[in-house]
Amino acid sequence: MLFYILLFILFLCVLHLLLNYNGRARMIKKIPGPQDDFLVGNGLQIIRSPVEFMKLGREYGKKFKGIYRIWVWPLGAVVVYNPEDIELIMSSMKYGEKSQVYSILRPWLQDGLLLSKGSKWQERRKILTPAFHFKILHQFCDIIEENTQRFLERLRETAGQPIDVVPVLSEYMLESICETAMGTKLNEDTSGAGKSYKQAIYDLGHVFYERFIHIYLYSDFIFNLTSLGRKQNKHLKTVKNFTEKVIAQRKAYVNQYGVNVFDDTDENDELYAYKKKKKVAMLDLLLSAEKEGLIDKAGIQEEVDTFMFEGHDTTATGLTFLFMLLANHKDVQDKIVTELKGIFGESNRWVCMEDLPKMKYIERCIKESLRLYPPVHFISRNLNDTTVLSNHTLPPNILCHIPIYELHHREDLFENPEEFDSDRFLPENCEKCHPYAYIPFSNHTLPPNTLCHIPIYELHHREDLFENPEEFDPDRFLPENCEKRHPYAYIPFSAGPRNCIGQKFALQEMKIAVAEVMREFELKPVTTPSDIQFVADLVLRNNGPVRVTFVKRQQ
Ligand code: HEM
Repeated sequence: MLFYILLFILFLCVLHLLLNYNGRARMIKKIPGPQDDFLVGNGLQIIRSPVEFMKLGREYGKKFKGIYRIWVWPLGAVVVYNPEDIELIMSSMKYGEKSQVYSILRPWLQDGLLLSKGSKWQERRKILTPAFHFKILHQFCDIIEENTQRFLERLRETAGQPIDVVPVLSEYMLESICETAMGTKLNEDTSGAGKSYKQAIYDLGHVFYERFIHIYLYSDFIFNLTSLGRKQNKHLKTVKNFTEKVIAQRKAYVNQYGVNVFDDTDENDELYAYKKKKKVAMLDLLLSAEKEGLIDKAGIQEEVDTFMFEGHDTTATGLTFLFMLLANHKDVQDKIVTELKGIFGESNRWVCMEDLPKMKYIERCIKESLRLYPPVHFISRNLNDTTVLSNHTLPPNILCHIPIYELHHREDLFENPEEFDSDRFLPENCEKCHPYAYIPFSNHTLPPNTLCHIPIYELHHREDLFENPEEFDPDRFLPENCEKRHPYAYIPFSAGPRNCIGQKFALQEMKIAVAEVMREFELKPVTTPSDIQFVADLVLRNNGPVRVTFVKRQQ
């Protein structure tokens, strides 16, 4: 018996060595990271509730300096929040491919713009880019305003009482994306399909999270056998039914009234598709591409699913945290009101496109809020080649040696540098130390197919990049303050060729929302930043309501 026990222990030890000390693991483990457990590496450490998972991310983000690794056989992941490394990864299409964790979204978003790669992504991005051209956004202004007026109506009904802004903003933004991008008026829909759609997306978020942390569920075969797989299918049905209906409605409209996107064609004009009198929705572009044979029915569905999700949950989250911050900063509200008085005087006309560039302070508030609470708080790429990540940006073709030994022995950085003194690394002593004075792990070489996670939240909260990072200070985004910042230190919309296609549209919606709300209401705090407890999801969410009181201003 003892023999078999010993044999089994030996077997486990050999397995441990094979799983956790193979060439690939050894390469990745040169990067600092959490302590590994026997056999499972860091696998058990990440299995925790969605709230605890977010706390762990914060803990690691503070503990490690700009880069750490997670090892769970066979997946090696590196978590990167050094602007220089992010620039290397994001600035070209070399690392444009999304990582394996996005495959969890594939049953829903299929090969839409967010997930696709290579020539398919390029073709689709080309078809869809004109949908966000300035002239189209100009046309969208009135639609966004009409929706904003309906949103204000809802606020008037509850004025003076604390309300949870999460569901109302979600509804407002869903109506907005449906009408602008899809040409469908959701508020006229009485079937409740919009409500079921939002609930299904929320429920899907939970399913995706469970799958994300349980690596054995990455296999479709195993996942489909579980109750979680069945739940996913149920929610997906609701979501797909809704988007199918949106497509069918717009198709019927186009067939009846005709939206000729190829009227008055000028082949050299990238906007030729829009030279016509009727407003054109993004969906019309897809429908006309279908006629040209550039996309099929399934292709349209995957893009509509992608844009419906990306186009409403992100902006709704952005506005949720922004209104919470404004409610807690009366001084900032006063400055916004002064800016709005300068633009509108005593007039209560609607916001128009020409007003938006004048809203400079509001823009700084939005940017600062997206720094503190980036709606897309985490993105991930596949490093498809051996990659060296370093903490330093270098001009091309210059050899740059970093003598770490010399650095660690500098008298001005380490008192009596030749002395062995482990107390140097007491937290209180480390605090005074420059974050790059001690870099024993710089220049990490990573094997191909390493997952590369970019925790945007952690990046935006780095003390060395943003002074007093937890403070809400819109003036960080004054041009003179931005100049000093690394271009990849602030990336709420990602960066490089695979950045957010809808960012201008998102800013337009958010500016109109803030301007109209602040002209009519004063915001009083209920939920404060210290009440916020994040919960792991596709977008940044609080674990509970986010309450604000909207009080009518005296005219
Ligand atoms: C505050 C609002 C928004 C934020 C913070 C945001 C953020 C982002 C980020 C970080 C990415 C990169 C995702 C990744 O690499 O995995 C992204 C991609 C994308 N976003 Fe947004 N987004 C916002 C609003 C919108 C809107 C309004 C739309 C559509 C109308 C949109 C459509 C997309 C699409 C289609 C992609 C994929 C682009 C590609 O890979 O080519 N987003 N967004």
